[in-house]
This record gives sequence, structure tokens and C-alpha cells, in this order.
Amino acid sequence: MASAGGPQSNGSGRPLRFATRILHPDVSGTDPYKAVAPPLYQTATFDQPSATECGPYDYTRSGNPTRTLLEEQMARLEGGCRSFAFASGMAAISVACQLVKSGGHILAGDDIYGGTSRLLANVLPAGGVEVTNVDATDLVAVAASIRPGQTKMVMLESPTNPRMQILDIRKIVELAHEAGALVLVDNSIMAPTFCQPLELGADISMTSATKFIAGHSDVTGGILTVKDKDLADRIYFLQNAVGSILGPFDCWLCLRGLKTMALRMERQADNASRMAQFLDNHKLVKKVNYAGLPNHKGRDLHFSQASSAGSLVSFTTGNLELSKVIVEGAKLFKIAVSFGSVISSISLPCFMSHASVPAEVRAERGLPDDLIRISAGIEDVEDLIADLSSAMDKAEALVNPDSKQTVSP
Ligand SMILES: Cc1ncc(COP(=O)(O)O)c(C=O)c1O
Ligand SMILES: N[C@@H](CCSC[C@H](N)C(=O)O)C(=O)O
Repeated sequence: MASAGGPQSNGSGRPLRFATRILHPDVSGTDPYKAVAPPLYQTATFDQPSATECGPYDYTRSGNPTRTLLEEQMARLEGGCRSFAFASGMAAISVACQLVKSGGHILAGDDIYGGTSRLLANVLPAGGVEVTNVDATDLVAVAASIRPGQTKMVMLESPTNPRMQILDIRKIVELAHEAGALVLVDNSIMAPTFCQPLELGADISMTSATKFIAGHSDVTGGILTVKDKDLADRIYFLQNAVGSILGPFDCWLCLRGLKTMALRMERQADNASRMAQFLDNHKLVKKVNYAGLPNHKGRDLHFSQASSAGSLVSFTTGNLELSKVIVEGAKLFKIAVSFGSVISSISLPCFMSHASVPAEVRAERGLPDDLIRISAGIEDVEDLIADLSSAMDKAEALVNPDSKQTVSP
């Protein structure tokens, strides 16, 4: 049902660029009224031609025309043969993990979203799947951690959440494939706008649609995209059997969000880049993690596999109290988990998005309590920097009570 379609080239035959393709999903292909906005099929079930025949759709868990539009559009944007929309990013990841049977091994990075870490550490082992984590920036360690014959999946994020480390996706794919393992890249931070994991050799591209696809903090969703038909059939079976599908209205919101995704993400990345530079020059900041900075150790690698550094920046101050004052002092930034929204947010990952990773595990993995993560929205960047600067002044007053604090109006 959800295979790639829609216009692929402009009038002169030149392939369409991403920002154009996201505006031209194949919505009118099957709609008798040629609606420009996608039709919303808010229905759970479909009237059948007869008691013994099934139409193109019978039940929304198995398939729904609005979901098909989203899945087809995502397959096109990711360069895959088929996409699958789930109720959340975690629902998508957990279905992908069910491709690994009892006795199999999953190798994952050690800087990954806290919820993924929780699923891998606390849910999968009960089903007989072994999981290990490795510093995936270290290719020698990755090679040593893959167990030929037993490792069935290697799971990566690049940039990683929350330390924005850059992994060599192409090389890790090579190592995994030599051992017969599938590679899933969680591309939630880049979305297909900035990185296309399938083109880099990954077998499954996953993105949390909660983030940039929906883009307005009003949907949770997750998408898996694959390029291999057999793998697509296995995932479709699981999607229908497990049932954690994205509902029609949320699919519709994602289709609407997709239209502005490139525009939003460009602006968000510009804002993030300016904030990263500001932070990099600030005396209270110990380290800024943002692949767009010239001093980021993964910068060249990142730009060999993605087209932008994106809109997430994290940084340390070396002092939890200071970090807390900064997070609470920034008034334009919501203190909120998630990212990718048009509204900027700020968080302390160890107490928020990564709170489910035990403190000792976070410490082992080098995830410090004082780490602050910023998700840049589309506000005017001068306002964002002024707000951040005033929050930093409040923190400065904490460490140096004699400092002159600039009070914002
Ligand atoms: C990198 C990453 N992957 C996956 C997820 C899970 O997505 P969702 O919240 O949509 O379940 C998140 C955030 O939640 C994330 O940050
Ligand atoms: N309480 C939630 C936290 C969600 S974090 C969302 C997002 N991925 C982020 O990185 O901010 C949970 O326990 O999952």
C-alpha cells in the first residue's frame, strides 16, 4: 500500500529538490475531488464490498488512506520503498526491535535517548534479547562489540542525544553488514531534511515524528522507513499485529507539518548555530556540543553524511547549580522535554529526557548532570540570544555576587 509515488521531477525533467518534494505529496492521486490538502479519513472501519471480499482498506489498524498518504510521502523523502507510521517514536523503535528474536543481540551506542536506553535495558532482555552499549564514536570498540552470528541489529543516533556526538554511519554499516546485522539509524535529530540514513547504507531509518515532522509540539508519532521489500513485509506484519499505529488525525497533522519542515529546520538550524557561537564565547561555558562549530571533533565527518548541524545544542558549565539557574532564568525557552518544535526549549537531560537512565550508568557513559540542552525554535535569534545572555548573567551573579547583572526588561 505505502510505496513511493508522486511527482519526481520538474517540467524540464530535473529531479525535484527536497524543499519542493515535501510540498508535493501525491495527495490527489486517488481523491475524486483533487483536494489540495490531504483528506482525513477519521474512521476505524470500512464497509466491505461483500461478506467474503475485502476492499483496499478494512480496518484502520491494518491501513488507513490518510496514513497511507503520510507513509508514501515519508518513503519518498527518505529514499525508501516503504514507510510505517506509529503512535510514537518509541512505538516505532520497539517494533523494529521485535525483528530481533530471543537469543539475538542488539548493539547500541552509549549516548542515546533515555527512553531508548530504558527500552533496551529494561524491556528487551525479558524477551531473551541481549543488549550491549558501546562508545560508537570508537570504531575499534564497535568492531569488537559486534558478535558475528548473534548481533542482529546495530542501533545508532548521529548526532547523539544529548551530547551531539557524531558517528561514522557508513563505516558502522560496513562493520554490521559484514556480521550479518541490520542497522537502524535513529535520525530524529536530523530528520530526512538534513540526513538520509538509507543512502548511507542503513537498513532502517527511524524518526520520531513528534519532533521536526509534526514540528509544533502537538503530536507524538514515529516513522520507520526501509528500502528492502522483505524487511518492509516483516515490519508491516508487526505494525498490524502489534497495533501501535499512528491515528488518522495525527497522520494528517504530520502531513501538514511536513510542508513547512524544510523551512522551519533551516531557520531553527541558523538560530542554533548563532546560539552555539554565543555559548562558545561565554566564560561560564565549559564545552559546547554542536557539530556546526569549527572546534567540534566530528564536524567534517558530520558534514560528509548530513547537510546541516541542526537545531540542538548542548553545553556544560561544570556546576549543576549554575546550569539550573541558566535553565530557569531563560524566559523565552520552555523548560520542556522533546525538541524540533517552532518554540525554543531548554532542559537538563539528566533530570528530564534521560532521567530514566540510572545515575551510575549516566556517569559511566560520561553524561554530566550539569549538561544543558537547547532546542532552537524559529523565534528572532536576537531575542533568543538576549534571553540566554540574561540567564547567563543571573548565573554569573551566583558565582560572582559582585558582577554587574544586566536585568532584561
Ligand atoms: C533521539 C530520539 N529517539 C527517539 C525518541 C522517542 O520518540 P517519541 O517521544 O516520539 O516516542 C526520542 C524522544 O522521545 C528521541 O530524542
Ligand atoms: N518522561 C518522558 C521523557 C521524554 S523525553 C523526549 C525527548 N526524546 C527528548 O529527548 O527530550 C519519558 O520518560 O520517556
